[in-house]
Amino acid sequence: MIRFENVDVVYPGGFQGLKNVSLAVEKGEFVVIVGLSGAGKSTLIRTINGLVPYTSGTLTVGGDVVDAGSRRGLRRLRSRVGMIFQSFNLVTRISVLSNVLVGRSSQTSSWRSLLGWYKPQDKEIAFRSLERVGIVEKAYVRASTLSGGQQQRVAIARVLAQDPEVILADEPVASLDPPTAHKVLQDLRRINRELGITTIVNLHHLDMARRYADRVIGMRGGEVVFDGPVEEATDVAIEAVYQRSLTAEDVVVDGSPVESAGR
Ligand SMILES: Nc1ncnc2c1ncn2[C@@H]1O[C@H](COP(=O)(O)OP(=O)(O)OP(=O)(O)O)[C@@H](O)[C@H]1O
Repeated sequence: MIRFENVDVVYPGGFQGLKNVSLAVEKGEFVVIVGLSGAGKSTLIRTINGLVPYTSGTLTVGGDVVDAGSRRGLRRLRSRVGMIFQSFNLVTRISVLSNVLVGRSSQTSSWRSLLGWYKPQDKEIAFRSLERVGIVEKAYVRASTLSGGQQQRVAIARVLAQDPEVILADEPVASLDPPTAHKVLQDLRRINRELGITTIVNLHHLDMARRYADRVIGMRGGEVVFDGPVEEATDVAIEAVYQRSLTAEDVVVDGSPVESAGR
């Protein structure tokens, strides 16, 4: 589904954000990227939907070469690749439903999107997406009135409404308290399993990474320095990624019991 071949990212100031990254993510995988701050996790995720242009190598999504210079190519790519951010990125002064309908805009003519005239089937898809994340009863509520966890669920519903092949989530739970963070990750994991959507998530906390990932990618200094099944992401392996001993802060988020991820 996603293939990096010797991909480099050099930022305009000359800083090298990715160094010779080669990896493949297969359809339906749930991959978590870990690494210290500045390791290149966001850069890696953002090259996949063309938010950060890569400067050499080849990157393909579903067989198509990612070309951040092609507006048409980017539009097509972004209709297939949904993105979830730490800060939710909702339009908070409009309703939850209107936010989710934004996910339909790539399939809707621009005048309809502009006027908010969505087809009944688009509304149906939006409601179904809200049902999947368990907040359909909030459809007509202003997004600003929701809690952080609920807002992130709306952001997930918006991505689902676009019917993506890939979901990228850049620190999706960093602004949430630990129990809410687990609920949002459980949603992402369940959706991955139910719909087979390839999912790549950046996470800070190791226990969350280990609880939800099928596969862990470890980054340091713009390079992939660990790539393996979650069972191999032991403390020793992650200490090698971080190049220091693990601290309680790296591992433990909270002591409260959480529902099993069902793996
Ligand atoms: N637009 C930019 N221009 C120049 N350098 C950048 C730019 N964006 C990121 N960088 C640099 O690239 C490196 C990797 O950043 P990135 O955001 O990918 O790291 P990260 O692992 O996601 O970190 P964090 O967990 O703190 O978000 C950092 O040193 C950062 O300062």
